[in-house]
Amino acid sequence: TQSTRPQRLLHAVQKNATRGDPRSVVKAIDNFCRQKEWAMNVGDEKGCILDSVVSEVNPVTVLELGTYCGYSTVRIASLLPPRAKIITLEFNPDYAKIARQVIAWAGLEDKIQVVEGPSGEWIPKMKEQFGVKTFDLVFLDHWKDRYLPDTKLLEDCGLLRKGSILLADNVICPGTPDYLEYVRNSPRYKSQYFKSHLEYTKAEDGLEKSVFLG
Ligand SMILES: Oc1cc(-c2ccc(F)cc2)cc2nccnc12
Ligand SMILES: [Mg+2]
Repeated sequence: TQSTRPQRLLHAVQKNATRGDPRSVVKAIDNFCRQKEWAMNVGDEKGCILDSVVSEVNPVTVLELGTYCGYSTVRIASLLPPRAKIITLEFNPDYAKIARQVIAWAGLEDKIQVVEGPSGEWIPKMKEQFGVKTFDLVFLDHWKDRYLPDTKLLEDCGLLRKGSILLADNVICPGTPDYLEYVRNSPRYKSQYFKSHLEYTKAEDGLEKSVFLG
């Protein structure tokens, strides 16, 4: 039976990356996506912006919405301080299965919890299920029409605190106009756009960084 793109991406990691070396896993995926097949990872260019935001925030609790194959999960987790944790939500079970193996190859299982299911159902359960109080950093990289409702849900569930950072991928391509309008016009956020390109292409895209003001 025909393999899937995530399966081929995983095989490229297992073939080209060193076990326990997260940066080699990131490199192997970027090479695969540049030389073999495009895939919807945040990629190396936007990934550098992600790295700088993570390093600046130095988060202890991170929420990622949209795991896919775990590229950004590994990228973020490799920069976290020792006790810090990242919870990553993935709706698609096939993606989650691949992501767990990519994360294991990177040796980052202890810092990462992959949770399968709809973000809209899991966000209200974060406190009771995972003992989370608030998130220091949220990386939004899932379905574009979920960015705004999930942000409002995070607010309503008290999962954001003064200074929590939201970092959103794909605000230009595919685009999240309702989310952008909200975080750029709401008095509860201070927003900043980081212009970049759609992963592995010349098309414009960017990341929106928004600080929750409480
Ligand atoms: O980074 C991304 C890119 C794209 C995407 C797909 C097809 C195109 F033509 C352009 C862009 C979709 C995404 N879905 C979820 C999370 N991240 C995504
Ligand atoms: Mg994306």
